[in-house]
Amino acid sequence: MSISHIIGMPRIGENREIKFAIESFWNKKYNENDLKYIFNKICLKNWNLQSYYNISYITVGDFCLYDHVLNMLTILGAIPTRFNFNTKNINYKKYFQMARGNKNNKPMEMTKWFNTNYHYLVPEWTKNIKFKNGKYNWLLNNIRKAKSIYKNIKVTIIGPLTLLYLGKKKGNLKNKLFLLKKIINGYKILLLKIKKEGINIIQIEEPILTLKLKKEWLIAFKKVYKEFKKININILLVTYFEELKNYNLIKKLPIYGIHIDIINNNFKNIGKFLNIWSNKKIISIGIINGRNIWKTNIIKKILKLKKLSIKYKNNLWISSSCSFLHIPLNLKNEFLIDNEIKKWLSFAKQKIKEIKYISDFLKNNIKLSNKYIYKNLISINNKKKSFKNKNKLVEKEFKIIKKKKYNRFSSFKNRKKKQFKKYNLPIFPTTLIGSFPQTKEIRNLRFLFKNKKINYLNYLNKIRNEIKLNINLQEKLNLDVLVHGEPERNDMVEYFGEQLWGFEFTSNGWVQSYGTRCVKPPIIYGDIYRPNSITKNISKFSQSLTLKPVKGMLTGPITMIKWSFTRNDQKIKYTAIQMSIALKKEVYDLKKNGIKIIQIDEPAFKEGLPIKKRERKKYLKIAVKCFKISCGNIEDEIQIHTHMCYSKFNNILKYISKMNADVITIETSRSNMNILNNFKKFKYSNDIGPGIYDIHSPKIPNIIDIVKLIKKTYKVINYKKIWINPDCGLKTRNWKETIESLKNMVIACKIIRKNLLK
Ligand code: MET
Ligand SMILES: [Zn+2]
Repeated sequence: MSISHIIGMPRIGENREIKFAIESFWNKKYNENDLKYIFNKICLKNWNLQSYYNISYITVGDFCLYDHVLNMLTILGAIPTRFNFNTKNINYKKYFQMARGNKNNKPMEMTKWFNTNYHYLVPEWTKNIKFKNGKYNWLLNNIRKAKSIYKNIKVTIIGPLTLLYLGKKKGNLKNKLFLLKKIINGYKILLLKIKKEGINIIQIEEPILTLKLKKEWLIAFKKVYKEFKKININILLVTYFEELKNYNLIKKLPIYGIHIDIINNNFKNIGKFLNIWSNKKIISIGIINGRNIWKTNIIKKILKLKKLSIKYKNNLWISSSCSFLHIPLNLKNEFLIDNEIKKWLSFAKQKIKEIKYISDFLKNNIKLSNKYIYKNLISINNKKKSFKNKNKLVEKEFKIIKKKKYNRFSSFKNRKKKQFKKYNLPIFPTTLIGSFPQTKEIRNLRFLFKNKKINYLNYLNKIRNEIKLNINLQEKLNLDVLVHGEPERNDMVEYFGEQLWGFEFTSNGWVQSYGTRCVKPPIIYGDIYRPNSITKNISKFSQSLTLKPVKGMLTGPITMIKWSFTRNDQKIKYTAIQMSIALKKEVYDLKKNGIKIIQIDEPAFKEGLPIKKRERKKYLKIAVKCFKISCGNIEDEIQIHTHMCYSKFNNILKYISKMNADVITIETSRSNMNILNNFKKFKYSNDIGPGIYDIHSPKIPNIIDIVKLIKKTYKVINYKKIWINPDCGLKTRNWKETIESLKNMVIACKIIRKNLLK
C-alpha cells in the first residue's frame, strides 16, 4: 500500500487567469470580490485535478495571489513594520503595496527562491516585529472550502525556521534567532486554528534542512518542533531541492513524517538515512521531478521503490520532489510542439497521473503490464533511440573549441583607454539595460506576425519604426550608449532559442517568475546549433540611425540554459558550451557588421550557483569559461558589457571578475547600494553600472534621490569606473513612467558630473 500526495500546484491557472485578474485589480477594473472569485476557481481546479487522479491527500494552502512568503507573513501578522499597516486589516490592496511599493515605501526586496527562477519577497526582521493578529482567515477560509468538498486534506505552510532564515535583519536586530520565541508562539496560534478546522496533517516546508546549518539553527529546530508537538497535530516535515542533511537531528524531531526530494538525492545516500528512519513513521519520497518536464520512467521508479514499500508499507508516501510551481500545468494545451518530442514530455497534470500510477502499482491495484505503464516505457525507449537530439556539426565545433583559452588580447586598462577615446564617452556614462516598454501594440504586432496575419516586410517596417522612435528618444534624453529597445523580442531566452536548433517551444507552458510575471521556458531537447545570424540585421539597422554607439544585445549562455528546461540525457555543462559556441558566432557577426559595444546578459549567473558548497567552484569555472568562449578573444576596441540582476555577489566576485567584461551593470538600488561594498573590498577592477533605480516598481525616482544614490556609489568606488543606468530592462514599465524616470536619471547624472568637475 502507499499513499500519494503532491507538495504544491502551479498557481497561475491554465491560461494565466490569475495574472490577468490581478492586473485588472491593479487597473481598478476588478474589485476584491472579483479577485476572490478567480482565487477560488483556481484552487478548485487544482484540487479537482488531484481528486480526479485519486491522490490520497489534497494539498491546501499552496495557493496565493502574489507570493507564498508574503502570504505566510500576512497570515502570521509578521509583515514589514515600515509599512505601518494594521496587520488585522490587510486587504489585497495593501498586500500588493508591500510587493510593489507605495507612495511612502519602497517595495519589499525580491530574491530567488533557492536555486529556482521563482522570486520571493524577503521578510524584514526588525526587533519589534510581531507574529500576532494575522490574517488567519486567508488560510482558514481556504481550508473550509476544501473541507466542504473533500475528505482527506493536508494543509501546507512554510516552516518558521525557513521563513526566519530567508528574511533580512533590519534596524538593530543582531541575530534572527532572537525572534525565535515570538515566531514559535505565532505559529502555535496558527497551528491551533488549523487543527480546530479538523485538519490533522500539516505539511511544514523547511527546505533549509538541506543546507549546512550552524549549530544554533539546529538547536532552534529542536526547540521549534518540540513546541509544536504540544499542539498534537501530525507534522509532515518537507525538504526539497537538495540532498538531505542533518540526519540525526531529523531523526530526533517529534514529527509524523519527513518528505525527501529523491531527484536531488540519490537512493544510495538516502539509504543511510532510511537505515535510521523508523518504519513507524511516514517517509514521503519525492520521486517525480517537480523541476523538469520530462516524462518519468515509471518502471524504473517502481523498481526503486519496491524495497521501501516492503519496509514502510502504508507509511510510504509517493510524491513530487517539490512543488509543481516550477513547471507548466498541462501538456494537453500544447498544439504546436513537434509530435515526437511531445511524447517525451510531462507537465504538472501529467506528473500527477504518474504519481497515481506508481502508487496504484505499489498498492497492487495494477500490474506492470498495465497499458499506461507499457505506453510510458515505449516513449522512454523511443526518446533514447531518436536521432532528433544529436547533431554531427555540433560535435565537430565542440572538439575545436575545447582546447583554447579565450582571453581578451590586452588588459582592461588598455582596453578602456582605447574604448573611451573611440566612443568619446564622458565620465559617468549613461546607458540602459536593453528593453523598452512592451506595449499592447508591440505585443499585438508580434502576435499578428507569428500567426501569419501580416507579412514579413510589413512587420519589419513596424519594428524598425519602433526602433527609430527608441533611438530618437534616447538621443533626445541625451543618453550616451544606446540600446535598440528589443521590440522584436518576446522574451530574452525565447527569442534566441527560436532561432537555434535543439530548442522546442510551448505555446502555453507558462511558469510563474514573480507576482504576475510569468515566463515560458523553452525546452532544450537536442544539440544546440546556430544555423544563421540572429541579431545582425536589427543591430546593424539600429546603429545606422545614430552616431552614438548602440549596444548589440545577446542573452548569455548560462541564462539561456538556466531559464530553459534542459536535457536529461546529457550533462548541462556540454549544453552550456554548445550554447556558448553559438553565441561566439553571433558576436563575430556583430563585430563584422560594425557593432562596437556588445552586451551579453547573464541575469541567471548567480542563480545557477549550486546549493551544495562543494559543487560551486566547478559551476563557476564552467560559467566563466562559457562567457569567455562567447566573447573572450575579441579586439580591444570592442567593449563587452554584461548585465546581472538581483544578485548578491559576495562570494562570487572573484569569478565575475574573471569574466573580464569591460562593464557590468547590476541591481543595487533596492538594497540602497550596499552591494557595492563588496566590489570595493574585492577591488573589482573593471567598470560598474550600479542600477540607480528600481524598475520593478512603478514609482518614479526623483532627482534628489538619484543624486544621493550616485553620491553613495563614488564614496565606495572610484568615480571613473561608474556607469549610470536603471537596474534592469524597462519592458515591464509603461512609457510615461519610463520617460519621466529616465529624464530624472539623466538630470541627476548631469548634476553629479558638474559637481565633480568643479
Ligand atoms: C532580466 S535581465 C533583462 C535584460 C534585457 N536586456 C532587458 O533589458 O530586458
Ligand atoms: Zn535584468
